[in-house]
Amino acid sequence: MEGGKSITLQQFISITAPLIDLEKEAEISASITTGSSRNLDTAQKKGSTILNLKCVDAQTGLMGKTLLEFQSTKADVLPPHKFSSHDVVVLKPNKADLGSPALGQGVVYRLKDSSITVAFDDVPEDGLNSPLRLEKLANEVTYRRMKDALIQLSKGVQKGPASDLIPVLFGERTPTVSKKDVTFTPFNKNLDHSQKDAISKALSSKNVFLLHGPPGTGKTTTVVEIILQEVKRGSKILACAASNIAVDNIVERLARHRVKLVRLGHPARLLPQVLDSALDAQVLRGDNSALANDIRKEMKALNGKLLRTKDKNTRREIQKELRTLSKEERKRQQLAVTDVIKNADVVLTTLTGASSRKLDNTSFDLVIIDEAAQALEIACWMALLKGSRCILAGDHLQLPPTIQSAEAERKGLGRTLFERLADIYGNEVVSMLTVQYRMHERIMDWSSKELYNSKIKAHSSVAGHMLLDLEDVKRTSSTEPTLLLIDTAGYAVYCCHILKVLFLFFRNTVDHSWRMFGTI
Ligand SMILES: Nc1ncnc2c1ncn2[C@@H]1O[C@H](COP(=O)(O)OP(=O)(O)OP(=O)(O)O)[C@@H](O)[C@H]1O
Repeated sequence: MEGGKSITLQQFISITAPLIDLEKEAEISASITTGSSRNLDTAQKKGSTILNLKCVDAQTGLMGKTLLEFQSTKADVLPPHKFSSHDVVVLKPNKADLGSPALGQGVVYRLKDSSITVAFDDVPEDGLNSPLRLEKLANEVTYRRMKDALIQLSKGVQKGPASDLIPVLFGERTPTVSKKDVTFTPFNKNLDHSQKDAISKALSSKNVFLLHGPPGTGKTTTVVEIILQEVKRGSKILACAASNIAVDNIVERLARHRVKLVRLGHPARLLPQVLDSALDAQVLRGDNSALANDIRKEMKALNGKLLRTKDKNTRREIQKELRTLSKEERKRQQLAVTDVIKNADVVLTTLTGASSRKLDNTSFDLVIIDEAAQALEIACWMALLKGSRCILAGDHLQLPPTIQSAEAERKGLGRTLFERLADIYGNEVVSMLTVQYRMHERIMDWSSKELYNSKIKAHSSVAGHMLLDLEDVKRTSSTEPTLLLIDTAGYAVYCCHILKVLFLFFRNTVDHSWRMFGTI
């Protein structure tokens, strides 16, 4: 970031605020129905609106959400568009003006060539039998929350859970570690030496620790062990990552242990296998939620009575009772959420989710951020402001976060907190994992030499493993070599196209068994 590595808190705030605006503008102009796309056809060509839809299926699922499936009225496949799973969208009558009110707002749950399924909180009351359109909304909430985090950060030096952490993360106070040696009995009996060493250092750290995990070295495995050890010590932990998939990855691995955890986030954005840990699922199982349900039933009956009653005084009485019940129902619902969060030892959410109002009055002993080297620093602060200690896991030598605005990127929005802290404190707070469990050593050698001072070793289980060792793989000229280098000079556009197709395919599929692919 402009201002060098030892940036002050005040410099960070004044530099970051306008960069957030630049990034927000870039995202909006790249995808959304505003400004330049004043008519519907332009909006559809831009991919931010899908016109001429019909509702072909309605189902209840995902903890009471309504899943509506839409198909085109004009063709067997949807027109080209820029919608992806997890996008926030609004449903409108097909021909309604661009600024007209929506029938409903929801989250894209499933995308196929022929249909799009959206999860709505409430079923739109009417209009579903006429032609419809979907509009993609800009992700303005994230930017608003980033701005809020900046405001809080400027106040937070004096008070708040992170008041002692902030000076350390801006180089004004040196990090401290426990004077006693920390020993622990691992839950995972397979941990290697570098993982155990990193965990000891993480447990000893009093303010900040950076877990540097090159590809396949078990960064998430180590994060999970740290969480388990911290829970054993009695800590309340907020575990986050920039992406939903990275958060779910931790939830999946933690759920195998007896840990009281809750996953915050819209159910349409979570992997099916973690839905049981979702806040909404746990709230539905709670006593307060059952009471809120009873109150809703009572309100429904009263509303029916209100419709039938002509007498003014009786109507007034019913309306008064309805107001009291509605207040009580809201209170019960909030209590149900608070109960679940209070009882959890580990709360897991995306960085944006960490600044949700549901966590307003909750503070944590430890904030852990996975994939921290792929997250904007200001996004990390949304979580960090909630705790007095932090552990960041990532690899600043791999790709930085994606920035849409070239100007914001040039001015340093993409410089991560992980990298900044590694620069300020170096080995004082960093521990690198050095055994990798993913690839043949010849594939690993290049990156190990170029990026990691040849410190990475391949574990014996993978050092010599080849495609040919897999069941059903035949010996051919392309399966025999370990590493095949193809000169793509002059084929950049072609390669980008293949990557784009692969990316869209993997991003839109709900069969998440196919959710990872790699390129070098
Ligand atoms: N000590 C270990 N012994 C055996 N296998 C391990 C060990 N640590 C990690 N693994 C395995 O290595 C693989 C990579 O682990 P993990 O996903 O934790 O790594 P990562 O560094 O987070 O990966 P990525 O490169 O995707 O960031 C997993 O299959 C995991 O089970």
